[in-house]
Amino acid sequence: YQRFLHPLSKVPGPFLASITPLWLVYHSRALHRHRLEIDLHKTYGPIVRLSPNEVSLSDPKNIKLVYGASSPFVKSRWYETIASKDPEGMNLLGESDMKKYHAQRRLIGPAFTTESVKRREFLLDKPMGKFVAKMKEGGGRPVDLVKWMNILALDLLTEITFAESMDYISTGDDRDNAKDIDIFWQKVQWVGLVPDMWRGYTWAAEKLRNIGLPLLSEPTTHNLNIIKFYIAQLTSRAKSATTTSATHADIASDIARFAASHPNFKPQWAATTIVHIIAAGFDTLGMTLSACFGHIGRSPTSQAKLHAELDNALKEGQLDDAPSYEQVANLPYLHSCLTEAMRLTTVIGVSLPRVVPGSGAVVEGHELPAGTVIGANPWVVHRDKGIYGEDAEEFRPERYLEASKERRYEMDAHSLAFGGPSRSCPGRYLAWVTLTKTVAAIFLHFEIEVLEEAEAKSKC
Ligand code: HEM
Repeated sequence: YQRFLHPLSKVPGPFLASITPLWLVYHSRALHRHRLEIDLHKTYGPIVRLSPNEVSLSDPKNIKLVYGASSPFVKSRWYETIASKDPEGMNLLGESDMKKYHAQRRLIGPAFTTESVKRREFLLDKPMGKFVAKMKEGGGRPVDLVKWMNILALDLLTEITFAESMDYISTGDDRDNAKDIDIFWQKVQWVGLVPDMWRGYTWAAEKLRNIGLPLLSEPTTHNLNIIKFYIAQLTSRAKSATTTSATHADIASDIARFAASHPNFKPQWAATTIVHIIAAGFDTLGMTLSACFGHIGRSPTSQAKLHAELDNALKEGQLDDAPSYEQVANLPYLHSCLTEAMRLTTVIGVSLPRVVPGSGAVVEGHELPAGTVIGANPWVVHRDKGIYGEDAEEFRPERYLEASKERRYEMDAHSLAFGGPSRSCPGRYLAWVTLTKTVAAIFLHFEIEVLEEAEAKSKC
């Protein structure tokens, strides 16, 4: 039935994909969906059947339909594993009820606006300064960039949240946070493809736990070492009313103020919002920083142009040693480098799955019934030659500077680097300010040479 009679039977794709979701589970576990989906679209065209009930799209023109600001395509059951089990709970990433989602997002949104990030931006300078000093201590010896970018991301995010951090930079040891969050996201990536099997699994896990046999593990961020620090901070804040100008500016204080002033802000939402910052922000920021340094480090021409732009601004007295966001906000080459790195190495390496709504949809000439899971993989869309040019596979920041206004608009409008408009990343501005300041500060002090490349793994 799945192969010959199913409504998706005419959608092209590999044979195994049409008969079992386990085919996609296998590839998701192998963490290479970003490469797999690029190859599938090269072989089968703009629409590919990824699983009996799931299709992937490659043409950027479909972005608006599936991810547009008022698109009725909601998140699929793939997100169920990370959705809150408490009906009164909050988990923006996993929430599929859009009414609940908008209400919750409105409540925490003010903590992440442009103005509020600018107000607390100074908190990033301490970890940044420590990081530069630590790298200088190394005297130019090779470092593991991926490891250090995760450490830097953790200290930066924790500092801006609590005006304090675990100071992993000093020890150079992240206490397994990066390893543990990788395990968490890897599991989420495949478990969400088989939601009914997952329900059976969690049922069995609970029964086994109840008789003292915790044999099955569930994806959770609770084991992260950094979460213990977060919980300790939240607990001590709840007990003490003392604030300093730094703690007054941090994210935790803002959230506490919203909680106190909005009667519909449930007490448990404060902790969840804060935990979101690490769960959704830490490895995304770490990986994006690694991608920026990796791409620029491998391109001597780009690195020379970036150094020239920064040196020039320094000579003109427009930059401090630890630049503020305002000082680097208008450096065009720096911005193009970041945008280009995020285009080619997007943190999300899987199709962002949504559900075809009530009336069904006709896409790429195929009638897709309501309930079909549909999505586009940023790694595929971001390599579209019609939008990004014939050299779309190459790292070439100049493409944004050379583009006409209309072409530049097209490039930006089709970017999924921070998700689609209907569910875009609420931490986007915080992430962008942090990335811009960090990349500028590091290139002001160092030249980077890539000695050995780490292979990208598909993440979700
Ligand atoms: C460079 C860093 C970051 C990148 C590249 C990034 C990227 C993304 C992307 C692509 C999505 C959409 C996921 C989807 O549709 O399933 C997303 C959603 C989200 N991000 Fe970020 N993110 C970053 C940093 C952060 C930070 C610092 C926070 C913390 C506040 C954060 C919080 C979230 C949340 C809560 C969502 C869910 C929103 C929703 O489902 O509507 N992210 N992010």
